[in-house]
Amino acid sequence: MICLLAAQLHQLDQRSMMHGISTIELMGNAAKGIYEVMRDKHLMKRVMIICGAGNNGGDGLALAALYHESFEQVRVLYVAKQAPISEAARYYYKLCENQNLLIHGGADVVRHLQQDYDVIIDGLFGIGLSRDVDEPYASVIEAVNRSPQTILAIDLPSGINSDDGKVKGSAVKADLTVTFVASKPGHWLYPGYLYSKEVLVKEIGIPRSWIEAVCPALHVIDEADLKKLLPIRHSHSHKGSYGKLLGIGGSQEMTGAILMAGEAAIRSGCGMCTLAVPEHMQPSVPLYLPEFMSIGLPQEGMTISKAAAQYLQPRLAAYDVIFCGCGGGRSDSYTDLVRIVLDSKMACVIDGDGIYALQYLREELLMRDQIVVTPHVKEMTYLIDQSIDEIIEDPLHAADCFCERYPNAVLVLKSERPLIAYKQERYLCAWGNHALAKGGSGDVLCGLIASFIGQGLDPFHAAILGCGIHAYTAHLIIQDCNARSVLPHEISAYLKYSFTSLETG
Ligand SMILES: NC(=O)C1=CN([C@@H]2O[C@H](COP(=O)(O)OP(=O)(O)OC[C@H]3O[C@@H](n4cnc5c(N)ncnc54)[C@H](OP(=O)(O)O)[C@@H]3O)[C@@H](O)[C@H]2O)[C@@H](O)CC1
Ligand SMILES: Nc1ncnc2c1ncn2[C@@H]1O[C@H](COP(=O)(O)OP(=O)(O)O)[C@@H](O)[C@H]1O
Ligand SMILES: [K+]
Repeated sequence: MICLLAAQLHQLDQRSMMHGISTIELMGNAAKGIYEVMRDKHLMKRVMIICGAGNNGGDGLALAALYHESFEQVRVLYVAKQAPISEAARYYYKLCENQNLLIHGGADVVRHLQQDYDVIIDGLFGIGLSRDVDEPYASVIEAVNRSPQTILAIDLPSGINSDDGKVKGSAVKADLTVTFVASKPGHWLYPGYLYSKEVLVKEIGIPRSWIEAVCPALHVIDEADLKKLLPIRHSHSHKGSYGKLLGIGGSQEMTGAILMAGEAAIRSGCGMCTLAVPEHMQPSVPLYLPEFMSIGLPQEGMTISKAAAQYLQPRLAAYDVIFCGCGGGRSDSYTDLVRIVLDSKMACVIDGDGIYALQYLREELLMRDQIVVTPHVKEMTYLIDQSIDEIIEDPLHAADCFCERYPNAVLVLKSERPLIAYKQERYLCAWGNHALAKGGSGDVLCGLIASFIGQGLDPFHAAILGCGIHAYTAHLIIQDCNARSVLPHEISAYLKYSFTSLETG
């Protein structure tokens, strides 16, 4: 699903006008879209529509003017200091006035919200929000948020910035958002997604080819993407057809990470998986899963030694994909292992401690393609010159910085809304939930991405599919068990249901 910026939507609006599609017509279609959603959701009840002076309010006025007879009751609360700004909104305002549907919100606007309504429709501000919300709008928004009714936002919850999801002063907390043409980044980024909840996109008569010609600011991964990317399995195939993977990691303190990553790789369809671990860990590898093969890396005491890189280097060429970082530990010896992986030019996924090592290997990373790097926000600070707060504040900007600096690498910036970035393209995954907020979830993700590269996807599409399947599985698993209790390796065990759902759904 694509997301467009406010400026891109305004351009489409302009182009429509130049081709004789009037804003009155587009607004009428927007109203039809809202009406259809309300009918399908059984919301044809007593409805209060709050309208501002812009075209967002115009959509609300059009809904009242065109469809009021279908509802039990409709009232429009017009909250603005001036008459509607556009000719189209004025047109529907007049119709509402003629049909006695209008209430003018003055100082007592909040009182009207305390009347008996079943649904409140928020048409105060949409993509035209240009500054922080102040009075009287802030009080209206607070009153809406206090009310127990179902709240449906037109286009965007008022107060949410369309392009980045930030709250401009205060914002409506909607139960449902009906948006037009395409969704907006603000529906999906933090904190906008908490305010938008369910987002439904409606066509309003702008030709599809015009919309497809616009370069989207962001894609939100949907089921169709996963189905399209899922590697095909052939009957005329063998284990070598689906990728030979090598995982390099594990340490005395973190034995499990590399095992969980390997399990995710095998359970998502890779052909063979070998784990290179410190010698002392090698016996535990087949005990975890007998399907694993293993390499014991030379160690000194209980950690890998300087000799490990030399020992592994000539063996790398036997594999198709390497994943590393998972529980590898932070040492010069491990940095050497990451260095030989980068030097090998082989397809690879670098996670966790591997990313810690990358801060000493920035020049080598610059030279690399066929690589996916999967930092969480703290690890992202090892790769670009931004603080954790700056990265959280504007993850899209952080992703832009990464892609400028490392032009051929794929980034997976992990958070509750992971962002996948490669060159100009940005994808976001919105299915995940707090079942994944547990040490080990990132290792599962790393194994998934490596597995999909092994099965023939390029690193960028493997990252999209890996993040998508990871979060989609977390979404399915909490329908069967409580999110608190889900273990990361259980995500791997549950993959079979996700794949079946995608293959048969
Ligand atoms: N192609 C499409 O997608 C179509 C989209 N459509 C709909 O149009 C909507 C966009 O309409 P829009 O451009 O008129 O902007 P909108 O959001 O109504 O707000 C602008 C008004 O708010 C004001 N204002 C801003 N910030 C403020 C603040 N903090 N506090 C107070 N006031 C503030 C601003 O005032 P100004 O900044 O000019 O002083 C102006 O008066 C879009 O979301 C969708 O619902 C369809 O109808 C047709 C096709
Ligand atoms: N609240 C959440 N909602 C959705 N996804 C989450 C949430 N918390 C964590 N995740 C996902 O779980 C994974 C955590 O990875 P990471 O932080 O590297 O942990 P670890 O390395 O300990 O496994 C990431 O893929 C992240 O996107
Ligand atoms: K709105």
